Amino acid sequence: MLVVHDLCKSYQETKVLDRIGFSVDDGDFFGVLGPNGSGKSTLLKLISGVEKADSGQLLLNGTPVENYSRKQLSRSMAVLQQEALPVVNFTVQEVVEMGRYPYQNWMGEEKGNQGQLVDSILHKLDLNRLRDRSLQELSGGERQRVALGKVMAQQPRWLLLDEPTTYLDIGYQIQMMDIIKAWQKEEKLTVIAVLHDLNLASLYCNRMVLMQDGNGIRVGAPKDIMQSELIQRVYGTKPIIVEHPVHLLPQIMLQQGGSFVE
Ligand SMILES: Nc1ncnc2c1ncn2[C@@H]1O[C@H](COP(=O)(O)OP(=O)(O)OP(=O)(O)O)[C@@H](O)[C@H]1O
Repeated sequence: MLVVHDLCKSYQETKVLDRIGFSVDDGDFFGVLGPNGSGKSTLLKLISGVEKADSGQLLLNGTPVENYSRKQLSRSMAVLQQEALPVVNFTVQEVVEMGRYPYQNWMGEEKGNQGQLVDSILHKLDLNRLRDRSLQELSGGERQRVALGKVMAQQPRWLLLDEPTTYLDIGYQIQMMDIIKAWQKEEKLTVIAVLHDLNLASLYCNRMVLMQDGNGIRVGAPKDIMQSELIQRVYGTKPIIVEHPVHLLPQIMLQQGGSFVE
């Protein structure tokens, strides 16, 4: 379980996180939503231990995140960013193998058979035919799948996603989210995902926090967050909320001229 309690973070004079608090249960697919600049990525940086909070608490299974060593954290937590991989001259297989780094000794050796794990990941992500290709010869969508393969090889308990579908077309977006959801179920992972697409968040997250100016102004299930007045207050545009005919979850429809609707 992750407990975020009264967390504050400022850069210079600007308060970016202002006493935000919520908790994430084991096995949650937890969404972090909010407009540009509301503090989502900063929150993720604090949770992953990349940056330190000014005050407040971040407890991972009852222990403050800062008490975990880098290696401990990278064994239990993986982060997938928007543009997760630079275009470098490594092959797909080599990059996925890099996910094993937290398990290797200083000679780069590891007990057990990592080859089997890497094979199964390449197969699961349909990357087998690309395994010897350089990252430089892949499309953005393919590179994003390789990045996911690398974090899968890390075998984390916690997966932090920062806008993982931003540069993907709708087909790849759903494929990416479906693979993550299936992996989450199979391995009982806990996922915390920053998502701009509220409809995608509603389909995949069981709980979410809606952020505004560094505050978590509401925490709840999709039906608690996807409310027209609330969305208008936070994003400045009034959407129409409808029920998804298949999944029976709230979906938003944007309106032309929606920023003028009272
Ligand atoms: N290293 C930094 N130094 C100074 N200000 C920063 C730094 N990182 C973030 N900020 C500021 O903190 C605020 C929150 O940024 P953050 O990236 O967390 O927002 P976000 O909700 O993820 O935004 P977006 O949706 O646009 O990615 C912004 O105003 C940003 O300019």
